[in-house]
Amino acid sequence: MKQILIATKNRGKIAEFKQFFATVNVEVVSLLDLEEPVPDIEETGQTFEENAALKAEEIAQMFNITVLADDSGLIIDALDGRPGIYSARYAGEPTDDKANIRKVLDELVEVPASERTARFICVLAIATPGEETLFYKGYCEGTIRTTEKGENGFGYDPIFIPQGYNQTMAELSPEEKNKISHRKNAISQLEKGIHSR
Ligand SMILES: O=P(O)(O)OP(=O)(O)OP(=O)(O)OC[C@H]1O[C@@H](n2cnc3c(O)ncnc32)[C@H](O)[C@@H]1O
Ligand SMILES: [Mg+2]
Repeated sequence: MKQILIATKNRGKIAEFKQFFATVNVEVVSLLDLEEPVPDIEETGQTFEENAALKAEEIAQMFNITVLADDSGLIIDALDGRPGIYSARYAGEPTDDKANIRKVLDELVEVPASERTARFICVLAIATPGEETLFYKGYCEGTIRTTEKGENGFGYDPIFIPQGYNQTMAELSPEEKNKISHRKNAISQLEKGIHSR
């Protein structure tokens, strides 16, 4: 079976990539599967593209193979696009999903329902040593609830209601999320060979 190394330590992402790639018979290997632990890669970029490239290129160089990386996050209009590239560490480090959610909800207390629009973004970077890195981008539009709901998924899923739904992303089954998510939409671009940069 073919394998793809994904430069992530996020268990939520890994579970989703495993589902996507199972349909094309590709086995997903992540940084959590390696015998030698890989140090955390500093995400010093100013854009999702830069951070995705940093992760993909560093691991590709390290193992001299093609590597996929995912840099993603939540963009909230009423917060001028925050948490954005800082989504993982919005409430500080180490990453704490619950604290991140609390911070976002606190910042939005006064914001009325009609102004709680947001979108998830996922930028995938594919790096191969000696070749130009390719990028694929996907979005998922929605709104931010005032309280958490649902147990599935990860990150900001319990407060994000995808457009056209009345449940949060965390109330959807993994299969349902994987049909509409930003990550799914980025993978579709990858499958179609439509790179964004
Ligand atoms: O860098 P890696 O190791 O891949 O893992 P990470 O969790 O640090 O990942 P990012 O740097 O891309 O930060 C993305 C954050 O955005 C949020 N996020 C991304 N995709 C999400 C999704 O599908 N559902 C909910 N939250 C998501 C979540 O809080 C992530 O921690
Ligand atoms: Mg990260």
